[in-house]
Amino acid sequence: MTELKTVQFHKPVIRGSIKVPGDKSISHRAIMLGSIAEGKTVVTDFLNGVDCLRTIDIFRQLGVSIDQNGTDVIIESPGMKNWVQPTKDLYAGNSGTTARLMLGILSASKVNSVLTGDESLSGRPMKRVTTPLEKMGACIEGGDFLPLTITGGKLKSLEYNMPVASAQVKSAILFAGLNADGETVVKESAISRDHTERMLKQFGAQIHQDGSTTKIVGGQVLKGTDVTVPGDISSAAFFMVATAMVEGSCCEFKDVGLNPTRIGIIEVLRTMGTKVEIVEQTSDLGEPYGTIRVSQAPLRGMEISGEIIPTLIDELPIIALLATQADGKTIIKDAAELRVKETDRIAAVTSELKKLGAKIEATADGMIIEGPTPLTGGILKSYGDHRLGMMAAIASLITTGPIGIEEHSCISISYPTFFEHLETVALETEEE
Ligand SMILES: O=C(O)C1=C[C@@H](OP(=O)(O)O)[C@@H](O)[C@H](O)C1
Ligand SMILES: C=C(OP(=O)(O)O)C(=O)O
Repeated sequence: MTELKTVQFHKPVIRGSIKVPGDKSISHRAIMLGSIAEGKTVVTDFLNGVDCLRTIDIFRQLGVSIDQNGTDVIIESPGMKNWVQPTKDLYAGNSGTTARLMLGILSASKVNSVLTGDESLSGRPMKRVTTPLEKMGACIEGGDFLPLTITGGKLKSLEYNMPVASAQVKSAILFAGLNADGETVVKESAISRDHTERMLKQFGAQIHQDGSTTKIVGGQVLKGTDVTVPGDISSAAFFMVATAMVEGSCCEFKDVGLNPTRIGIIEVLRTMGTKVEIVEQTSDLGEPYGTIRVSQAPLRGMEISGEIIPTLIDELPIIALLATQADGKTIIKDAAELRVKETDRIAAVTSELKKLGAKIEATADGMIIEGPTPLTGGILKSYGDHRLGMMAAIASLITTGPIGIEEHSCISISYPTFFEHLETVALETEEE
């Protein structure tokens, strides 16, 4: 039987303050770089979510000592040249970031390995990563999809113009370039998240960023360091949108990552009419972070396209829900990447929101949404996709009836405390 969670609120208002869990992208990279580096790395505010735990498991199999206690992680690594041969397949689960970044790391290592994933990940394209890696001399067998067999070895540098704006592809090449002969150069068509570049610097690497071009010289040995992970703006986005949609709401999000390559959601909320204030901003972690305060105000539709897309790619499902409550048309374009995420997010968001009465149509590379539309209750599929599961739960704050969420447990992939936080900030103003 499919697991089902039912969520219902009676005239809620979103109020208070939350500290969302650590950033998923940065947590993965902290484990990866702490394991590549020699010595001790202490990670604070790590995301204790299923995807990041897969990354930890993989490095343990490579002989890295990783002591994880909730959001505290201590890594003691002999450095990547001393990793041991894994005795079983390396399992990336549902995590595209784990799989794609590991392909770059493993290709340039001394170990031979087989990388596997769950059903969803095994259907996601890997050629975007294996093609440039093979140009560097990587030996990867198996085609476009997991499982892939990687024979680690010496790589040569590469100059690469990326055909898709993807931080996973860029990071895989930079990790491979860190251990290749000569200088590797990656050029992006639109700037994607730069957490790998920032954290490489934190671990002492020389890396040069100039607009959309990044250069790294191979053969650098990294030293362990301490990393504090800021809150994940992609997780905060669910409650930021909830606040923007529910009348009379005002909510604060503490210590959230404010990296310019991730904050497209703030620009979208502001353009649609929501008041968003950044209360503090500090940058002593290698990553800027601060407190965001969101206050509800009337919403209007807008076009979301072009260079902003990589800065809010994972927020588009929840932005689609927001658009159902905005006055006029919202057009989302240039987001065909959504079709190759944990599920086809264009098809999934469209079909699930339609069940609630939304006026939403799928296009080849996005969605067109007409609002404002009152939404009814219903049973929504998550498709095992955490972002779809959370979109369904947030919808329940504005629907006239209850929302049933199928396979809700996938939410623990990126936001294990999601339902606790929902209860904390969603205050009912009416008895059942
Ligand atoms: O590098 C990363 O940590 C990520 C990059 C993005 O994927 P793409 O690189 O495929 O755009 C994003 O969707 C994913 O959630 C995390
Ligand atoms: C696409 C996502 O992650 P990944 O690619 O790591 O599976 C996501 O978190 O929305």
